[in-house]
Amino acid sequence: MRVDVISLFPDFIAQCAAFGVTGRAVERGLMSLHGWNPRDHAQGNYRRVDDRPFGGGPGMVMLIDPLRSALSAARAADPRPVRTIYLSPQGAPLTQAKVHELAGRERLLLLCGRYEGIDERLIAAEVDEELSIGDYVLSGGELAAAVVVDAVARLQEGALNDAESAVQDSFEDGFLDCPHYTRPVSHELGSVPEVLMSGNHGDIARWRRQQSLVRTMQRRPDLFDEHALSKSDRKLLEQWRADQAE
Ligand SMILES: Nc1nonc1C(=O)NCC1CCCCC1
Repeated sequence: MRVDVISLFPDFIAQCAAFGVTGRAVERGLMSLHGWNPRDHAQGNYRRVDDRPFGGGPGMVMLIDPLRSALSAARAADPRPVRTIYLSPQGAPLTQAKVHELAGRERLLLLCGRYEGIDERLIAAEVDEELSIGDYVLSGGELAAAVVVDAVARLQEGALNDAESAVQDSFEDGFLDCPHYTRPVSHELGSVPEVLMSGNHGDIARWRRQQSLVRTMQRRPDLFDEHALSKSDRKLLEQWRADQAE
């Protein structure tokens, strides 16, 4: 997969992706990252990339043409079809389902805004979809782009080793992850749940599923309500409720 990033700080994403799974995905040639700085496409002595907002108000707005020229250069760098994504709080929420969809593409073009944002005419003309990583405002789209790169990289075939890919990630099946424990068995902070020491893989799987269900029900009722529970899931929850009542 090729990922092009339009940013005033093009090295930002490369640095974020230089470690761990994303670094390995790049090393293994599973993903390539290319940064494009709109300032390199800005005209005039001052190479302006922003200007004051029409209608007044604080801050600056990123100009159309430097961004448009950088987008055009990035698209022309590879013949394959590309999806252009603008990261902003105004976008659709990024979900694991969306990450899976993006991970299956040959190319992504991530547009990172700064200041108060970018001229709306550029979004309308050049952006395929706007995505948000959460309901808060960052100082720029680069961290959000790094999140997309990380989430997509780990889904590239060969990015995760066997142990990692065995991990049942949160949200992969729409439920939160179960708790995890490692040595020592006993610690001043508490002991490891006995079922995990039982060697009974069926019991362990049921306990982990029950924990995922309960955590999701307690912490993210919005997610929990999205899913019709299987018969076995309902039984696990009933058992948990009965245990709580004891
Ligand atoms: N939240 C977010 N999800 O994706 N991006 C986000 C963000 O907060 N981005 C910063 C803003 C800052 C002004 C310009 C446009 C981007």
